[in-house]
Amino acid sequence: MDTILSVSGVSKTYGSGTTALHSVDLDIAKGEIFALLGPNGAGKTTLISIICGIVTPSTGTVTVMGHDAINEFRAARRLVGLVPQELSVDMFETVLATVKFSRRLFGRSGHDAYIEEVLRDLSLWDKRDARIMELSGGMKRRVLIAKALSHEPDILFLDEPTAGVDVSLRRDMWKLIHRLRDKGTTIILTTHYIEEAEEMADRVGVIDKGKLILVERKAELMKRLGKRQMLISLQEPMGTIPPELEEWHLELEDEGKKLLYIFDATSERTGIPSLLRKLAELGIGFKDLETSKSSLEDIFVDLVAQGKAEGVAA
Ligand SMILES: Nc1ncnc2c1ncn2[C@@H]1O[C@H](COP(=O)(O)OP(=O)(O)OP(=O)(O)O)[C@@H](O)[C@H]1O
Repeated sequence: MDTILSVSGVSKTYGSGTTALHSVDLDIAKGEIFALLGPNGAGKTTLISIICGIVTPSTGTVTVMGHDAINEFRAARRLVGLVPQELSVDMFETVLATVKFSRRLFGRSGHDAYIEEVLRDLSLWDKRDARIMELSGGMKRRVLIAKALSHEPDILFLDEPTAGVDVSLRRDMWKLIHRLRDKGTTIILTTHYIEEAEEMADRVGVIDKGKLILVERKAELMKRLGKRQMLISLQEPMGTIPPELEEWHLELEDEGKKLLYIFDATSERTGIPSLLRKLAELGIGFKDLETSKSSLEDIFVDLVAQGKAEGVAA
């Protein structure tokens, strides 16, 4: 892996006593889209803020293309663009002036052709002379991205890029992020939306209560943990599950009209043929069988529940 960013043993305890991160290790590969997934308060923003040098870690190190994020703050920070959750711009300023100002903050000036390219990519070029206050919510978000890209960073962080955004705008944002990656930018995004990670990411990290409980390629994650479910629609509703069916750990759904069987599609024995034989033996008729794949959401819920059971909680 061609590592562009390395986080090693990073912990953070705020002055209030809250420990937001517990010894996080993470390497990001050049050119990947990495989604950091976690519930509210899991520590996502804290981790991003540490990487961007906004928050100082209590322990551990962060290096961006070999530059230490604390000791070589300027060199490291220059390589990173941050799109924050909240709008942080002067509402009376124009789009073009806002983006140019951000570029100058990083000691870069000129290169108007680059700024024009960024604004065109974000469909903001026609709005370059509009004041921020005149823009729609979606456009304002794109201005935040333009600002973050203004100094030509190698890595772009997006903190909840689509929070509170409607479905079509969310899809536009996904397309845009893919285009940025195709141009060579490494993308790290935080999200609550499993759908977003599922749609976009090459790799997914799951963070819960300050611990990175899993980092894995999305495809492998879904294969490894992907369970399938089979829903059996019964001819006659069932009050309770007969003890003869105990070994399949079935659940009754839809007021006893359906039986739910969760199985591992990757295992040699799914248990389906024997279950169907047993149903026939017991004279339990069914009208329909439906199988479906579990989503990343099911996996995530399982993982967080598992973490709790194993005492991952701080
Ligand atoms: N400046 C701060 N001072 C004290 N505690 C903080 C500070 N910032 C965050 N925290 C605490 O650290 C924990 C992690 O917060 P963080 O904002 O990193 O989580 P998050 O995963 O980004 O959450 P969300 O998805 O809600 O944005 C929380 O318990 C939060 O209350």
